[in-house]
Amino acid sequence: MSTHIGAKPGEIAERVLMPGDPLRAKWIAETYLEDATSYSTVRGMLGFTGRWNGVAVSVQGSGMGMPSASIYAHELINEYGVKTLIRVGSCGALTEDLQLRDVVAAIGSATDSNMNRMRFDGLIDYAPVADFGLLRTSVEVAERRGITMRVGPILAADAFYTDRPDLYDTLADYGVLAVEMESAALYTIAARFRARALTVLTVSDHIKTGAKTTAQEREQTFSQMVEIALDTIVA
Ligand SMILES: O=P(O)(O)O[C@H]1O[C@H](CO)[C@@H](O)[C@H]1O
Ligand SMILES: O=c1cc[nH]c(=O)[nH]1
Repeated sequence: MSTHIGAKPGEIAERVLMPGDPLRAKWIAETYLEDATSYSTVRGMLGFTGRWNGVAVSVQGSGMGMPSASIYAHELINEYGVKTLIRVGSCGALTEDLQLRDVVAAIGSATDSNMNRMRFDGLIDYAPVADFGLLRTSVEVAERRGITMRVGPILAADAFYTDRPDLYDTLADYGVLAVEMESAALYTIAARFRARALTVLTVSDHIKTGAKTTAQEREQTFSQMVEIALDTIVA
């Protein structure tokens, strides 16, 4: 057991899907994985291991925001030997040409989080980026499955409810596609500890139009993103 994950050694696969929502983790395990078993219920942050196309895959909830996701990424890599992590999350679209339920892969992650400013003593604006091999594979998988997936930069924000929506417009002017709350920390921690990471998202909200999906849809219906992530992580 690590501090926040109740798995015994060997119970977590080297390949892990990481949704923020622990109930999305349960849905993914029950819907997609063969012989899925639960390895952790600590803090209700559910984790499961099963097989996809015969390859061992785990699914671990990470909670919302970079402090929470950092804990799970750190313990998965450093205490359970996880090598590959793909976040499967929801996001708010910043650009007009994205629609609800579109799938986005994050090539890089801008952030307003202070975590990396502390890491680099405020002297470097570190650029958290996806693992190139995983990103390339995910693009190939999406094409093979006939799923349109946008690839581009996103924002990892500390706040879901922002007081500065004007900054979203500025970021969109610079090509930033969407906002979520974990990718910058995931990419940074994976780089630090020599693991590979990718973030694949489904548009659950549209920041410009106000369109949104329900909580049930966010938990149990973002299947294209999950299928891309599963095929990518076992490739
Ligand atoms: O749906 P998940 O994966 O939790 O991701 C997004 O949803 C949460 C906010 O509603 C944040 O965690 C954000 O990153
Ligand atoms: O961080 C997030 C996630 C989903 N939708 C948003 O608007 N923001």
